[in-house]
Amino acid sequence: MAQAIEVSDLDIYYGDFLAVQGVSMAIRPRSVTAFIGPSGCGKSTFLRTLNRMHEVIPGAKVRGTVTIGGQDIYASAVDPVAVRRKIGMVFQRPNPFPTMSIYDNVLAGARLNSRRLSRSEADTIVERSLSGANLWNEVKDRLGKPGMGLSGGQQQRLCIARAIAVSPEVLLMDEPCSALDPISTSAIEDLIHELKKDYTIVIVTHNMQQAARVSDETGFFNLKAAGEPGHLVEFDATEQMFTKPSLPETEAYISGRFG
Ligand SMILES: Nc1ncnc2c1ncn2[C@@H]1O[C@H](COP(=O)(O)OP(=O)(O)OP(=O)(O)O)[C@@H](O)[C@H]1O
Repeated sequence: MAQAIEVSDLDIYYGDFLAVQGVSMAIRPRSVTAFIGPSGCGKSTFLRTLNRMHEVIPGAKVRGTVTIGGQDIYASAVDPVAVRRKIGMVFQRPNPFPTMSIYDNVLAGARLNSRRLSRSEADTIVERSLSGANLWNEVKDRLGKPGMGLSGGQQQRLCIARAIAVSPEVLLMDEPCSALDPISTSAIEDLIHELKKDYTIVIVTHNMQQAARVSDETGFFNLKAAGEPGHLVEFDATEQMFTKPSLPETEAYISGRFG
């Protein structure tokens, strides 16, 4: 079930290096939120704190709170592995498991999460997830073939199918289209639009037109100066951000005057 995300005064560290400072925001369930900003301002770092992937890096830590569906995901009793399983993530480069078939790729996460699936349960999840990722018709006759045999755009949709196969509460996407051609990009953007009926989606993108096309809300991150931590400058409805942002700093970035 799609869940709301609340972030309160989050500081994000790599060892002693404060990479991102003081982020607070509220993300609505069943919406698409885009993060934009210049390279190095911490968009990807912040995204990875929303499913505790950040802590996979030795010495990495956060201060502040992140709640998903009202639950503090950093509470001491919470297992980070369980958080990562509930919150799907799609990366810049499609990363199907190279030795697995299309069918097994879709089920990879679902098999980790549940007791042994029966063949009919597995078939149902595979068809539902591939249909949800708009890939079913293209692959239904070759489910036993390797996932790596698909085109780049199809592989990325396969990775989205794998992410939604576990019925995640939130779907995080880190520049999911940056390795794709315009037609595949458009297919993924259409898919994001469809998926927000069921999921809370957060996407990092370098492409401001893409943020404007796919998102309901946009967060603009920036650095005060080189070596300073990144911070959230402005967070608002996407239409507002791209037509009448509140701050001159956002206006300058959106209109291409810097960044
Ligand atoms: N594994 C890491 N170890 C140490 N510092 C890191 C690590 N990953 C990122 N950083 C630093 O954290 C800061 C934010 O980086 P991040 O990649 O989150 O920015 P970004 O806005 O996503 O950039 P880009 O748009 O180029 O992907 C940068 O100063 C970066 O050098």
